[in-house]
This record gives sequence, structure tokens and C-alpha cells, in this order.
Amino acid sequence: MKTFDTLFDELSRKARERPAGSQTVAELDAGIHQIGKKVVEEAAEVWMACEHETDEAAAEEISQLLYHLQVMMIAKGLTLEDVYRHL
Ligand SMILES: N=c1c2ncn([C@@H]3O[C@H](COP(=O)(O)OP(=O)(O)OP(=O)(O)O)[C@@H](O)[C@H]3O)c2ncn1[C@@H]1O[C@H](COP(=O)(O)O)[C@@H](O)[C@H]1O
Repeated sequence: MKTFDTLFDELSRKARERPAGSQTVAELDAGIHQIGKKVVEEAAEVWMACEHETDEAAAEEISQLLYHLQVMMIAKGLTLEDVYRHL
């Protein structure tokens, strides 16, 4: 099973190697503003799913929010350590 750290490694590799068809590459190319909109959209979907939908739906939306947060970290050049030291 993928973890936060292994997904971050995978996305960092995609950003370096830029394989065709990668959603991550497309989002990075779209830029910080567009990634930010996705983060906000997914955060709202997490809220709605947690309040009104099943646990499974909530978990799926949370995974999408984590994914977009990681794309934002990579777009900004932030590492896991940069974030973890604030936890
Ligand atoms: N974990 C994710 C992941 N989570 C979300 N997303 C993308 O984020 C988008 C979700 O936004 P939307 O809300 O618009 O999508 P939706 O279909 O409407 O879904 P809902 O929110 O309505 O349920 C989808 O289009 C997905 O492409 C993800 N895209 C990729 N990954 C993983 O990232 C890795 C690299 O992916 P690529 O860069 O595409 O190779 C792979 O392991 C993927 O599994």
C-alpha cells in the first residue's frame, strides 16, 4: 500500500522525468494558482464527504486532498522535512 512518503517519492520522480500522460506533470505545468484552486476544491469535498457521505467516500476525498497538497509542495520545491519539522 502507498504511504504519504512513498507517494511523495513517486510524484517527485514524475516531476523530474516528466512521463507522458502524467496528471502530476500536467498540474505542475498549470502552476501554483491552479494547484491552489485544486487544494481548495478538494478541501471542500473532504468537508462535504465527511459531513454527508460514507466513510469510504470521505477517505477517498482525503486521499485526493493529500495528493494535491503534495503536488503543491513539489511545485514550491518543499521537501517532506520542510513540512514535518512543523508537526
Ligand atoms: N493519488 C493520485 C490522485 N488523487 C487525485 N488525483 C487527480 O486529481 C483529480 C481529482 O480531481 P477532481 O475532483 O476534479 O476529480 P473527480 O474525478 O471529479 O473526482 P471527485 O473529487 O469528484 O471524486 C483527478 O483527476 C485525479 O487525476 C490523483 N492523480 C494521481 N494520483 C497518484 O499519483 C501518482 C502519479 O500519477 P500520474 O502523475 O498521473 O502518473 C499515481 O500513483 C496516482 O495514483
